[in-house]
Amino acid sequence: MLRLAVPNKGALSEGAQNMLKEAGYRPRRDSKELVVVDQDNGCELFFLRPRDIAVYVGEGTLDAGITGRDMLIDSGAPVEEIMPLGFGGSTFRLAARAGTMTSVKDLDGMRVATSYAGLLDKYLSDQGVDARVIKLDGAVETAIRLGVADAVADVVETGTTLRNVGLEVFGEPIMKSEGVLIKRQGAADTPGVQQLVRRFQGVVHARDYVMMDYDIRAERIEEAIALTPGMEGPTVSPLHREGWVAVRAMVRRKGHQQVMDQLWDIGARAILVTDIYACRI
Ligand SMILES: Nc1ncnc2c1ncn2[C@@H]1O[C@H](COP(=O)(O)OP(=O)(O)OP(=O)(O)O)[C@@H](O)[C@H]1O
Ligand SMILES: O=P(O)(O)OC[C@H]1O[C@H](OP(=O)(O)OP(=O)(O)O)[C@H](O)[C@@H]1O
Ligand SMILES: [Mg+2]
Repeated sequence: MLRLAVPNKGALSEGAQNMLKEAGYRPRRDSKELVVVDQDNGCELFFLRPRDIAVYVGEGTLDAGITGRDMLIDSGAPVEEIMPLGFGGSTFRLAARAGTMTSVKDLDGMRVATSYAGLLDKYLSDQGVDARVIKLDGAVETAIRLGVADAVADVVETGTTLRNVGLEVFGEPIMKSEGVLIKRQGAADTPGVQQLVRRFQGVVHARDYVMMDYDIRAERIEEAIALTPGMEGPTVSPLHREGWVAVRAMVRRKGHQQVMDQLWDIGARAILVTDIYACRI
């Protein structure tokens, strides 16, 4: 039976649950349910604090888990990323009072507050900067105002939280993060994990792609295929109209309107775009 760790609350929780639901696993009934046994899919879902997930998976008590890439690195646990999941995107950045700092080197001898001390320590030592890391549990932005720190290192999504307290990011982003599927370092994928990965890849593809159908004159087919090459090559079928063919191909959702414009310009007609409900490529 597959044993999977899922964030029980916070920024990754909804995205993880939507992904599992779309992949056909049993959703939890309410936010207090801590373990879901899904007999039909041969798996047990353990709802845990996102920060603890890498620790559990690293100990080998669970086969896989969903967490943030930043949390994975911060934990220092012996885990590795299996695949990115395409939700919960954020950057991890340094910030200080507007106009006071411009580069990570400005942190030498300063105090930096964060709830990602493992991640920040590693970054500062890679950069050869000697700063004092103040470990806090959350709401780290306030630490500057209260005189506990000179700068902060925190998750930035929209930047609203920083703006609201008069802080500004500086230096290069420390890392880009998103929700990821993880397993213990070097562990072989069990059949349950392999099935989960195939299902998750199906969900990612179904979200990233649309299905495009259109009709075109047979002599323009090579130009059309160049615009919609599909995954393995588009399906081209005869049309009950002399000199015309019907084409069906998966197309990236992002930019699909431009592809439709280009197809129209080379004479394609009856261009239809539909969502993909589920797929296994
Ligand atoms: N707007 C956001 N705010 C915070 N984390 C975000 C955001 N968007 C994505 N994330 C990601 O979510 C994860 C943090 O999750 P969460 O906020 O639940 O953790 P936490 O801050 O330690 O917990 P809590 O806020 O419940 O104390 C990180 O991987 C982070 O990159
Ligand atoms: O760039 P933004 O869109 O404003 O989002 C980033 C903010 O959200 C998170 O805080 P969270 O709500 O998780 O509270 P916490 O700091 O107590 O964890 C994070 O720590 C930042 O403060
Ligand atoms: Mg948080």
